[in-house]
Amino acid sequence: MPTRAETNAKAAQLRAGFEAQGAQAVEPPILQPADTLLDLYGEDIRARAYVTSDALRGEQMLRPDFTVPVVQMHMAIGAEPARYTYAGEVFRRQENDPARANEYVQVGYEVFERADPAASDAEVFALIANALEPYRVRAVTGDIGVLMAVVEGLDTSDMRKKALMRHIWRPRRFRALLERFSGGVPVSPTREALLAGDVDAGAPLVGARRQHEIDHRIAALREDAKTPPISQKDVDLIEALLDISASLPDAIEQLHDLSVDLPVIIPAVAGVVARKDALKSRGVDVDKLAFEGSYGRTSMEYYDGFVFGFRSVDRPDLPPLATGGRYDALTRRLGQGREIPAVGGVMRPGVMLELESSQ
Ligand SMILES: N[C@@H](Cc1c[nH]c[nH+]1)C(=O)O
Repeated sequence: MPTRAETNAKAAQLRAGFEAQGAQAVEPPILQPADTLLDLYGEDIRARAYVTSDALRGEQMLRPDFTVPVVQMHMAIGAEPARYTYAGEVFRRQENDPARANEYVQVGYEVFERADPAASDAEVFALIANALEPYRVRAVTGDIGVLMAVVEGLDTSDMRKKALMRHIWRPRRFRALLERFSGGVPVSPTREALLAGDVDAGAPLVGARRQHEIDHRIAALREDAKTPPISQKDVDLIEALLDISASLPDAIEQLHDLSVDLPVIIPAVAGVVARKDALKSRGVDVDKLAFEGSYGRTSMEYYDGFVFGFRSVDRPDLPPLATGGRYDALTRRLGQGREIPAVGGVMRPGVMLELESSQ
């Protein structure tokens, strides 16, 4: 294991590399306001953040990442376009594996730029790929935007779309919901009775929900029961999209095939094509670059476009050396009326050093 001093030295060197590319170094505070920011990360990080309270400032958390505070800072004061870099610790509770670090150093690069999103995606990816040149890595890419476009374009109720959208980040739950909404799962006798109005009005209230919340939920379930099922054809198309795992050019071909039946994905697929061209002009070997339809669905919930990660080929047991993605909607949520396309990524100098010592 590298020492803290070694990791910090490596981090400083990587950050200097990003500064040399024109990024401005920023140092967001370690303590961040939890009550306003924590929701932006989604369920997984929310459960893993170290939260504490402060009599003057309210709920505070040890920063679980830099992207959210950097976006917040940029939306408040930043000139456009902007590039930022940072190095420092992030903190996340580990629930299952005590061997995994609950604090580690990240070095990141974030681009806020309207002009050409595909070029910005490629810039972030290529800079990180260059910094990882000394290691044997395998990169995987994906695009959450394609999946979101499918869900948004589904021929079903808003309630179902919202539920699916919320569960994009929980692949198993997503599949189960899809199956239910397409009528693939028989309605249980208790649910049947509930929908038929067969509710014991005298039953005592147990649990945290109040009567009006229960009534509201039952009304929503009844409304939902009247919604026609999502067609099996749409379900199959979504599954085909999620199952894509190929080189980027082959994946694009499959996406084009799918867009014949799923025209809602045409703009998002055009974005994947533009990104491939931009990556190519940055010198990335796109023919060997992997693309997975489901990639990025277990990470930060603010991603809504390009997603990527780099892992060691020889040490798949180690955490990824780098991860990142596009988060346009996050700038809107923190922008108080303003928004700007944005993309970034982080590297983990600690993991890089660990690899160096085992190479
Ligand atoms: N903040 C992300 C990485 C990232 C930076 N920019 C975009 N994504 C993380 O900690 O996983």
